[in-house]
Amino acid sequence: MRFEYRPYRRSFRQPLQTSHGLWTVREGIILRLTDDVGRVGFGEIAPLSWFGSERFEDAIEFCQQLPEVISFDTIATIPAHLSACQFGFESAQEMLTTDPTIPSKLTYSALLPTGFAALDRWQDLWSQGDRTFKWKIGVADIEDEIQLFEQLVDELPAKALLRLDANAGLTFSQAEMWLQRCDSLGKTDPTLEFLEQPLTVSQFGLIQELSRKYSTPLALDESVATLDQLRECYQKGWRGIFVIKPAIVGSPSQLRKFCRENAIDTVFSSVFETAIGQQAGLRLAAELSLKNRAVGFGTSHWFDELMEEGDRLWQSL
Ligand SMILES: O=C(O)CCC(=O)c1ccccc1C(=O)O
Ligand SMILES: [Mg+2]
Repeated sequence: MRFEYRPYRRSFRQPLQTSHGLWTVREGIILRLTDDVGRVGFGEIAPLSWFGSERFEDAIEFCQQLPEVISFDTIATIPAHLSACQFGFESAQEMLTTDPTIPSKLTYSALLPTGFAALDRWQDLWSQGDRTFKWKIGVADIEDEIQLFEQLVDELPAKALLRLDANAGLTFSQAEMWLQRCDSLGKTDPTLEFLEQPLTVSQFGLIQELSRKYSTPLALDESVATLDQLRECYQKGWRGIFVIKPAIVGSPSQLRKFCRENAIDTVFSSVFETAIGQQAGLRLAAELSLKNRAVGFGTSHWFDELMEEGDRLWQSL
């Protein structure tokens, strides 16, 4: 197959604030494979090094050292530490050989702005059809955040679902404060779906302790950024929710195998890749989401835009 690649760099209209800091620019690489009969497959490498994948520079270096003609074997032997490269190449290869449309059974989770702005935003999203919302915590003062949270839960209609994402930004005692609040809500209000990654990756044992002590479901995200980490957390006994970011987790075929063998409870989520990476990620989500939890890939009204040809994006780079 002929192999070509083009790097891209896009500024967010609205930088993303997480407990890891402010994220302003998304850099990645679009891949194009062309086989002997002229079939074309696009793929995307969208690394997120602060989350546990290789760096953008590592991915560029890997692409640079490849020849202009590569084989399926080249792709099958990309090492695990280049997990975003594994995803990009393997999804391009899949697009060469399979139907790239996304099954439309998915529901989408909408990301609320951090802080007070969430209270101003959810109504618009609700009226556009979104029913699952995600709100980042661990960003501001905890007392203020918990107060806003209670207001938000109060305001949201009974049919809404809310996810909290701490991005590993809480201390153990802060996590306990949050979970006490969440648990006491839970008895009267089914709105809270889960709390995501309360503590850091190295605090796995403490997260497990929290999951035993509180009834609010917990989800691992940073802890399971790559397939190796996913396997390790499963082996250590995690049976809560696993957030899967397909663009950085690694090889799609290995991911399929793991999810099917172990029937894990997954939430698929984007790393703000372009339409090309999203298409491949959403196909995996549709295949592998056992409980049909909403996917964290922006809102459903981006869908049509997503289905445009990869060609257009390629031409624009
Ligand atoms: O998961 C979602 O619903 C939206 C995506 C999201 O929150 C996210 C996007 C990029 C990097 C990290 C994260 C995260 O879940 O922590
Ligand atoms: Mg997260």
